[in-house]
Amino acid sequence: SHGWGYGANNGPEKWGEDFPVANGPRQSPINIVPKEAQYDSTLKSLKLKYDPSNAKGILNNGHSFQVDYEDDANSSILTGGPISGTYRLKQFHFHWGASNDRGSEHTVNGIKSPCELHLVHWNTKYPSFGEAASQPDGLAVVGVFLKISAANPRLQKVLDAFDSIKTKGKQTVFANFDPKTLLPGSLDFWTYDGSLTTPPLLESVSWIVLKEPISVSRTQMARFRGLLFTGEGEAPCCMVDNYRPPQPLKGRQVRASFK
Ligand SMILES: CCN[C@H]1CN(CCOCC)S(=O)(=O)c2sc(S(N)(=O)=O)cc21
Ligand SMILES: [Zn+2]
Repeated sequence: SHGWGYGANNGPEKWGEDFPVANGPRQSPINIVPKEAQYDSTLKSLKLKYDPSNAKGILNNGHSFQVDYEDDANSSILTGGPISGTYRLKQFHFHWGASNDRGSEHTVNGIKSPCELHLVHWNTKYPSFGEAASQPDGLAVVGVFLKISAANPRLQKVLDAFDSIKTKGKQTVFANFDPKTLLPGSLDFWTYDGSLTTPPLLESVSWIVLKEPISVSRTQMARFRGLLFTGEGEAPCCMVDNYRPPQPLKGRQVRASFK
């Protein structure tokens, strides 16, 4: 059987066939309408404490690429914001388009960004990531929009690893990287209850989407598009448009940490 992907035959419109939760009540991403978001003064400020030495490796998983972190201690953690307790960083990855007019998963007033960064954290009240991933309060993902501007030097180390992970399944060591360097100056955020944006689409994510984007240049975006969905020796298929479109809000409230 063909696995899920982003093509005409296995893309987001087909995921519900194998993953019926695709049509559930708290699916992600969503379109964020700032004027309809409710300012919540009880939201705490986001606290991200990352240890660069926890970085392990960078992997082309055939859907995106991800940088994986050691998560067997509370050394790279997310606290505050809408969540209670301590969530550990597991990995970060991106979604992007074939051209700069699309690529992000969340949209703001219907506007797509060319790329979106996701930092995935799991709730340490559960014994493992896998256990947390199936719980309604199991995961917290910080989303950051990338917009076309000057080249972002903070992306350089990630881009320089692409030659080693061009095809599906390839991975290489990726040591000493602080994901905090990928965050914008302001940690103002929107937050809502949602899901993984890829199969298994589990409804276990507290989404924390930062209002301020970080920059990426056209040239840097072109390098993302040089990665392949396909494995070595297969007919090459460029890794582009690996984003799920916005899903129905179904009555959910989006809260804002800022006025
Ligand atoms: C390509 C597979 N992507 C998945 C892989 N993981 C889920 C694995 O669940 C197994 C129990 S994950 O928790 O790392 C994760 S987070 C996001 S997203 N785009 O919503 O931030 C997608 C995914
Ligand atoms: Zn993602």
